[in-house]
Amino acid sequence: MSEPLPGPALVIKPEGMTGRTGRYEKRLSDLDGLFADAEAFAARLATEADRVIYHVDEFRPSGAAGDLITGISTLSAGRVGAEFHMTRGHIHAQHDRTEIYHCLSGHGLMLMETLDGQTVVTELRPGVVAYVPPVHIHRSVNLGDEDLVTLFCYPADAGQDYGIIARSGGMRHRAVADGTGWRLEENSGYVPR
Ligand SMILES: O=P(O)(O)OC[C@H]1O[C@H](O)[C@H](O)[C@@H](O)[C@@H]1O
Ligand SMILES: [Fe+2]
Repeated sequence: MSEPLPGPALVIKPEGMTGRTGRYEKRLSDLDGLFADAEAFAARLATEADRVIYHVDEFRPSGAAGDLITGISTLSAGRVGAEFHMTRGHIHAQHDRTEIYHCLSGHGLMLMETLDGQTVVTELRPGVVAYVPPVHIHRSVNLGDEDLVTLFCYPADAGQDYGIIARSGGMRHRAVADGTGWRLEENSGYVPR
């Protein structure tokens, strides 16, 4: 009789994950140009350039078509001027590749956009699963005052294209504070594609 082989032991909790194959971090200094308020960004940069704004841990068994990348993204709370902390955002290099995000803790938004500029949002609270359909630009936004932690899963051959947002001067909408809440604001620098 053959012995069973041990499968990968991934444990993913709001505090972090075990069994990761990789990690990356984005510091405040990596996010230059993302936020509307350049003065507020410069003021924070002066004292917090090296602060990690978000980090991503992942389990990537391979990059093969049909394989899956699973991981956890942790986005800190805070604002640059009125605008909430967010990830750079991307579209998958293979445009038709999809993704799910399961909110483990915190409060935020999955801010999505179609190529013709239609904004789609899913508000994230613990337990919510956001679905990113094919050909949707997507970024996470932290609307709360604690870390926004999401478990994500997407095809291993998807890839990330960041140029799509850069060429349009950002996404069409920005998530900004509104009293104690939030609202979406038109991005004045947006260039329709
Ligand atoms: O790629 P960014 O916009 O920097 O966002 C960071 C990360 O967010 C998600 O968790 C995705 O699944 C990752 O693949 C992505 O790289
Ligand atoms: Fe993605």
